[in-house]
Amino acid sequence: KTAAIVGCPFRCPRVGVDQGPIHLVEAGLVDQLTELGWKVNFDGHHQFEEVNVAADPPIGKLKNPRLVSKVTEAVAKVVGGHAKKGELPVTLGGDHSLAMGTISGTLDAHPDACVIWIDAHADINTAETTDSGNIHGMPVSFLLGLGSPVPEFSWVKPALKPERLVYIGLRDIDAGEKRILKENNIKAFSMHEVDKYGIGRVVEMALDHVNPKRAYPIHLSFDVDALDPSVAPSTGTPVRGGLTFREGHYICEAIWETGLLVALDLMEVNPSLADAASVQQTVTVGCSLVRAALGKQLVRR
Ligand SMILES: CN[C@](CCCC[B-](O)(O)O)(CCN1CCCCC1)C(=O)O
Ligand SMILES: [Mn+2]
Ligand SMILES: [Mn+2]
Ligand SMILES: [Mn+2]
Repeated sequence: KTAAIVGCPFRCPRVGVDQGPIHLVEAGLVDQLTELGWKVNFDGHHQFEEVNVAADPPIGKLKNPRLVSKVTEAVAKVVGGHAKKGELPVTLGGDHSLAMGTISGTLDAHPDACVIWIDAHADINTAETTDSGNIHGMPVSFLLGLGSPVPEFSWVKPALKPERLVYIGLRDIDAGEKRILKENNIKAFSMHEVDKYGIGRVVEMALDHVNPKRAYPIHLSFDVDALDPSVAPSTGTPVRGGLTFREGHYICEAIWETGLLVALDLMEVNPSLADAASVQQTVTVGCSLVRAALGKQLVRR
């Protein structure tokens, strides 16, 4: 089995190179996965500086729309390419807007895939509902084809169905997003449910919802801000009251245990925001989550 590491050092807002993916690889992720028995392809980090867009003024409230569109479209092609070769793309971010690309790529190769989105946020704002204009708060709406079309993102096919999406870890949702979740009957397990039922039951209910017969491939999109800031401090939009280290790992282990994982995103590791120790902690936790999703903890499957 081959894992393809797709490094995407891309940050938004304050667009620039986000060193998170570079730190994750430098922390030894390639060797760590090799030790797990994976053949690892890593063709270097995708340089986004060369994705130059002359001028990129906001479109409505959307910030850096042309750059984000070009970068995410490139990521869709890369992830889809790896998936079609039967490899497991492990995308390291970098901004969660990148999931527009990774999930488009996955759905191109696995049209029946379901998406398990681990995040403090729903990332489902449309161009109309966003208050920040930061596209990392919007990827899911594009993937579902919600809201009025934005021409710059016409490449994004609405290939994701609401019943194939489930959230775990939500605790900071905008008013517009609450409406969208309700109107589209999207299943979401917030931190309230995690407390109420425990992570084991929540993962089981989440899988029963999107993958009742365990027949669909799974794309796991893990935003490290789903974890409590005490566990993963170096991230762009931290929110208190998050998942513990073990709850985060349990999710990854349980999804690996299904044998259905076809793609993983490890997003929003942003080392420019904290002191060295906090950065190191966040990077270490990120690498550990990737190992857990790729089979480390389990004695056998
Ligand atoms: C909740 N929505 C936010 C955050 C999106 C986080 C993206 B992620 O990838 O890290 O999950 C916040 C919107 N505003 C809420 C009110 C205060 C200012 C931010 C947005 O910018 O849309
Ligand atoms: Mn971000
Ligand atoms: Mn996110
Ligand atoms: Mn988030």
